[in-house]
Amino acid sequence: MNDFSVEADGLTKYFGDYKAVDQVSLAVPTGSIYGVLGPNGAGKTTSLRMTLGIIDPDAGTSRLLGGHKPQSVRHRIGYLPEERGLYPGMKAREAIAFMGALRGLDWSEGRRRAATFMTELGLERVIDAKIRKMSKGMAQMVQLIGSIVHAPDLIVLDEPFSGLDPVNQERLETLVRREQARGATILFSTHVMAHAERLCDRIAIIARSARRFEGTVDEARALLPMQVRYTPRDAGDSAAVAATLPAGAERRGDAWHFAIEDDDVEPLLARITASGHGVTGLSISRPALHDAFVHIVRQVDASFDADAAEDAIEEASA
Ligand SMILES: Nc1ncnc2c1ncn2[C@@H]1O[C@H](COP(=O)(O)OP(=O)(O)OP(=O)(O)O)[C@@H](O)[C@H]1O
Repeated sequence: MNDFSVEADGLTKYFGDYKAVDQVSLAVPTGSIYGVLGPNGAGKTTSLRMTLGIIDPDAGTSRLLGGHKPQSVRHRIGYLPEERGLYPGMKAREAIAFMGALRGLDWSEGRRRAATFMTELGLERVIDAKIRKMSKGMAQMVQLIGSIVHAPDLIVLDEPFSGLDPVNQERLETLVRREQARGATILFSTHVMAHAERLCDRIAIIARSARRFEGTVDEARALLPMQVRYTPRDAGDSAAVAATLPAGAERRGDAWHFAIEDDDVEPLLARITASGHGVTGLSISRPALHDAFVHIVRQVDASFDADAAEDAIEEASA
């Protein structure tokens, strides 16, 4: 078995003069859930399409499941594209079996698996409903099941959570975990951090066409200092409390908010205890993936803005 189910190296794509993807590499460990995260327009969809061989890169290569060409392993891949769409006249069960048949799955086996999937996910009441009568979110769930009904080794989902209500989002998380437990590798794109935080073994963050971070969710969160919320029992003398806390501590109501590095947790506790101001509330937590994501994207945006400002100054003085 290959250590990596996806090995994309230096993928680059221009649309006219615009570099939509700039040397993006993705190494997705076999059996993992891997998230490609990025703001709108970052280049996620284009990167996934090049990875799958749907569009040709201007530079770079992609190997899937150890094959030299993505096309050579297409029956072992399940893909939910950004464009959603099923035949509206089909019933859910038929639509799923049809998608499976396109990837080589026997029709009656596809119908059987469709019913099993839908029942397990609590969707049994719409097994025989026509697609045209379904809500958009429900039709998306059917398309999702259709994209994995042939039990692929590699599942690639482009923004699978967008357009789903919270109940269906949870069904999808369950589905992704079950597919991983079956042995599949899952690669999905999203700009909603909560799903990535709960699901992903590793993530890549793409912003302004290039990969800006690669690692585990915890590694991303560790890019930012810990957040502290401290409520003294004796909040009366604000200046005296502030003197025991790190510079920049900010009072909101009765609580003080500030950031500290990992090594400063114990010294902080000692200082608070010694101060005599007491404690009625104290929480020390890592920022969420959302905060790390916003931090990375803002840094990238700021460096682009700085470059643009420099270019403008150069142009003005030329
Ligand atoms: N076929 C195309 N022709 C011209 N420009 C394109 C084409 N496809 C994508 N782009 C541009 O390339 C950039 C990256 O698009 P892409 O769809 O890959 O981003 P994304 O990260 O998936 O965004 P979103 O989350 O909004 O779907 C965008 O600026 C987009 O407008």
